[in-house]
Amino acid sequence: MDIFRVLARGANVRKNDKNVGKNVDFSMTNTAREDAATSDDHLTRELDFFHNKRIAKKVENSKERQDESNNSEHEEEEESYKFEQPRITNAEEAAALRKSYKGKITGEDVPLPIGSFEDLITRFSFDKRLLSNLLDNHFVEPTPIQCEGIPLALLERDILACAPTGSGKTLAFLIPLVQQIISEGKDQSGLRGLIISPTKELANQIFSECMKLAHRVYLDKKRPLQVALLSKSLSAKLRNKVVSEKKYDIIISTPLRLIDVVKNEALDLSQVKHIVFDEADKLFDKTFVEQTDDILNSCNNPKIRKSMFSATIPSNVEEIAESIMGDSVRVIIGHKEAANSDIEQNLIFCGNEEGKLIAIRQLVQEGQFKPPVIIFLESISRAKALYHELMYDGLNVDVIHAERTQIQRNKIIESFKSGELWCLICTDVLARGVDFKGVNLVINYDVPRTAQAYVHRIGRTGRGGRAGKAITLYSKLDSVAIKPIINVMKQSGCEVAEWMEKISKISKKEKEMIKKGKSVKERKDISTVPKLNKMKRKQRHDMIEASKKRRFQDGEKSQDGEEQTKQ
Ligand SMILES: Nc1ncnc2c1ncn2[C@@H]1O[C@H](COP(=O)(O)OP(=O)(O)OP(=O)(O)O)[C@@H](O)[C@H]1O
Repeated sequence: MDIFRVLARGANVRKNDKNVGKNVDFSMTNTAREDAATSDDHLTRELDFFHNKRIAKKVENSKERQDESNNSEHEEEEESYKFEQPRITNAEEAAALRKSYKGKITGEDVPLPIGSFEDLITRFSFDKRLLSNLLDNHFVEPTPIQCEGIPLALLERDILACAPTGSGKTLAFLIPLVQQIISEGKDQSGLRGLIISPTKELANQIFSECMKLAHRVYLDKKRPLQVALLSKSLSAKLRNKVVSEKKYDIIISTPLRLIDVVKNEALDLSQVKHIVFDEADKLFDKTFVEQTDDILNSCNNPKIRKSMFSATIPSNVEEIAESIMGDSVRVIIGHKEAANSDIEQNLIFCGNEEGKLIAIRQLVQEGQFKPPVIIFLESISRAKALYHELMYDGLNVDVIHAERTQIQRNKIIESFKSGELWCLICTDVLARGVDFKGVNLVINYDVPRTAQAYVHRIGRTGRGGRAGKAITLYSKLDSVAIKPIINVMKQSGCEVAEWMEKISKISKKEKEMIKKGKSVKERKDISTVPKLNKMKRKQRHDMIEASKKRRFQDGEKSQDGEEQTKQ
């Protein structure tokens, strides 16, 4: 039971780190980055998207440059950068680069990719302040999707891009967007860049990334680049005309919130020149398609450039993309149906529901439950039930689902990022896009309903070139739903035992039911504890809570008493 005690302690491995409490990057602090350089030695060039060894060196160089030019004027700072020659200058070099990262690029008149961020200076008169922001944030070399996506967007092309989870798609659309706003900035004002994301958490994260790039970027001598997250309070301010809609150059929003302000005529989208759909397949599925369509209709600038990004692009989304984009380029990095190759994928057959809880406890006891861990479940009630089970076990866990308030959700995410919280239980609300860099293990307590959901869920680990592990628990009930997962595993190059492959094929009817979100059979409740024991546990829990409340109230009363006597 030792590991239980360790996990339950909730100690923070990084308590002494001055960064704790901020948005700490588990994997990419300087020391960790150097460690990564050594531990990632086994990665081939093809898989080492983030070029860890060279990153450490380049960041050092950037630091030296910064120290030298400390307190110098902006122009002088720009001067101090000395760049290598661009590395991609012809079709042969481009073909070799694309082969190295398995990039398939289709479309008319496809431009050369960039081989380094320095390429941008020579080929696109890239803003040097923006480049220096990239380097200062340790973004030293472009990832494959950035090599392809950035030049395409800068050349005003529509893009449909599919690249693995955690491979840097966010910067692939943010870098050119910020650059384009800078280039247009002197002559234009008002909202020109719009980024749509399916969840608030992801919108928040994109906003933070964008702010890193926008730091000290000026569109002219007096006007800084203005980026906004369309929060509840900003929507209210726009509606009440407390702030002018003309103030912002780039806005990041979820579909519903945006539609709300647009319908209230508090925001005009007619000047938007660049629209990005992050997690495009989600935004064009049945949950969001109507709202996404409304947004597109409101963006009536005929010269609008559209981009769609996701780690999964099913064929119906390709059709939609074709119908709404002109002269688009399709960028696929790696295998379209596969998961990120840095993730070790495993399946554990648990027999029945009780078996799943036993499997989790076994993982803990065997030392395989290495935090930070994320556990995904299919519904709010099941996520709550597992949370209570693991909390009673004394694990350092918390839970996020749609019924938790935004403040609670943000707080939990922060404590998970800072290392205070070790195990996060959640529904699919966190399955897409959210960048927890150091997650060691993702557990699918319930089998995801589609191959796409699986790819995104397990993609919360193995990010930024780091290794990760995913375990999917399944019972007899899941023998049908597990088939698409096995296919993804095979496409990703994972070994799948022969007996697993023999699992029955899915009938059309069952496929439809899974798609519609209906379980083929009802699941049993989550618990290994007999009902009577559970009742006793609950009584004990309620008694402790009541006594805590009494003590708190008594404390308040005596404090009141003290106050009164003081007065
Ligand atoms: N060029 C780069 N060099 C180093 N790190 C990078 C680079 N580009 C992105 N990153 C980092 O890699 C991590 C993953 O990037 P990002 O969140 O954009 O992935 P993604 O492809 O959008 O994943 P998902 O499909 O899950 O949304 C982030 O922490 C990001 O800061």
